[in-house]
Amino acid sequence: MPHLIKHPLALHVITRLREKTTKPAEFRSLCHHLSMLLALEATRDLAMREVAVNTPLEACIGHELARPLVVVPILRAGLGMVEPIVAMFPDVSVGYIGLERDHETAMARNYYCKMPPLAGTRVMVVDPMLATGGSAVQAIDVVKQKGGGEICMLNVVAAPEGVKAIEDAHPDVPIYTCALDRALNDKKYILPGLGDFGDRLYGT
Ligand SMILES: O=P(O)(O)OC[C@H]1O[C@H](OP(=O)(O)OP(=O)(O)O)[C@H](O)[C@@H]1O
Ligand SMILES: O=c1cc[nH]c(=O)[nH]1
Ligand SMILES: [Mg+2]
Repeated sequence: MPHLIKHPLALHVITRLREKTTKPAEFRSLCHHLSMLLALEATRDLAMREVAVNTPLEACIGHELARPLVVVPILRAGLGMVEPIVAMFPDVSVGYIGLERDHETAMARNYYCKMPPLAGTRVMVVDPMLATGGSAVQAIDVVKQKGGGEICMLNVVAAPEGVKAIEDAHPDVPIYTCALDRALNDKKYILPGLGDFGDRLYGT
């Protein structure tokens, strides 16, 4: 089962995001807030190590992140989730994977890939929409082929079909989402969903 973000702010923000009259400027800001909530939840269990720190008053033991973090947006809509994560984790590396669904078949075509070194890292694959799961499964395949081991998936909205596709293909990958929606329509759009995320984010 996916980790569902139940924070009241997430419910409030996603309601504005669904509203069809919400314009790209507000849409981007709402996406920013939800991405922060998702990233906070998905990094709760990050490995830490102890470090010595000197306060103005005395020495004590502090903690720092023990392993490098990587965020991999699935282009293009996933780009909207990168900036808030970079703001929270300034040392994060960014890998890019370009996937675009065919409008007739809903099958995702891979058109771009550039990854930083992935061995020994925690990888957050981010894409606001998890519909059939075809894009997410393909992206996680690529991350694993390139050496990523500890992977999690962050979505703003997930459909049951997409959740099942990831759980079947990559049972080791936890899914974090702000909403578990009802179903897909015959064009493989999420219901109730929020329409085409990339188009609403970028005004296309
Ligand atoms: O789970 P799936 O059925 O694969 O659908 C989800 C994918 O569809 C959307 O991208 P799209 O292909 O529309 O590309 P875009 O982000 O460039 O608009 C979305 O951002 C996901 O990547
Ligand atoms: O509902 C959907 C499904 C795929 N991609 C989107 O942007 N929205
Ligand atoms: Mg799109």
